[in-house]
Amino acid sequence: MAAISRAIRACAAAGSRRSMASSAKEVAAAGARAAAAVARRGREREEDGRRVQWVFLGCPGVGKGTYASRLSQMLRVPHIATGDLVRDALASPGPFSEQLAEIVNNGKLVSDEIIINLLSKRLEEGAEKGELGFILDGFPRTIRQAEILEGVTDIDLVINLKLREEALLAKCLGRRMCSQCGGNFNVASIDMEGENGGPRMYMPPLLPPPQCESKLITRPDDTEEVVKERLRVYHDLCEPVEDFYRARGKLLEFNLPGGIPESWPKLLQALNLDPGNERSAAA
Ligand SMILES: Nc1ncnc2c1ncn2[C@@H]1O[C@H](COP(=O)(O)OP(=O)(O)O)[C@@H](O)[C@H]1O
Repeated sequence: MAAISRAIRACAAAGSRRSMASSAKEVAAAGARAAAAVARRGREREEDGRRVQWVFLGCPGVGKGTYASRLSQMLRVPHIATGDLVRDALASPGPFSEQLAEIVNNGKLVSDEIIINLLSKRLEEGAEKGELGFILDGFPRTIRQAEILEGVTDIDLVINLKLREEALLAKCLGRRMCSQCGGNFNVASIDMEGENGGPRMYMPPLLPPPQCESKLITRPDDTEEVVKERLRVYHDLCEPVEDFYRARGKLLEFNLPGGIPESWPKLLQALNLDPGNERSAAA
């Protein structure tokens, strides 16, 4: 991991660029192939001591953090969310955090250089603690970030979570965090007619326990105006990253069918993961 973080910094400095091919066809088949290959490689890696190196993509509010964090516990790898690294940097007062706040609170992306520095530092700290593998959440978000990552390490699988846009906005606006325990909750109750005759989508709220109720805070970038800007930025800058990995046969598209109880077992199935592993991880 230390080698990866050093290489990420070096590549970023060199400003590496490579061309990108995209193919919109056979998405489902490619996703299934990617998942099968991952299951096979996963078994080989466990034997040689290397754990998964996965990436989560998806619009703001889709639930990347929720599913990435559950999978990281199950697969015994760190869940590294670049949004969390940015929020940690924002929490230390000074000119750097003021500059970051201006960008983040307007729904823009921070520069590739800044994010790569934050990520490299996090990977170095992990290497010192002996961490193996990772699930990245919120990185890469630009083609340049994807190229830099590709230049320094192998990504096994990229999971692209998808949800209808109305649900994304409602989920971002309903997001709450407990300022004391750091727990994440969502007060939105989503119940939408199915699209094109499809099934109804129901996502119940994830309410806080009574001791957290009076300590809930909302992210300053979760206002309607800023969420709409973040969605626009996602479509412009981050969607090409989906094409980047699709062209490499690494993208697994997953349409969330509803809330966590409904979606989690289906995600495990799509990933060829045995729910029994979750129980043994929890134990
Ligand atoms: N890989 C990245 N590149 C640039 N900016 C990033 C990256 N990851 C996080 N950020 C910044 O941190 C903010 C919060 O990120 P995150 O918590 O992942 O938000 P979201 O809920 O929009 O997925 C982003 O809006 C962006 O300003």
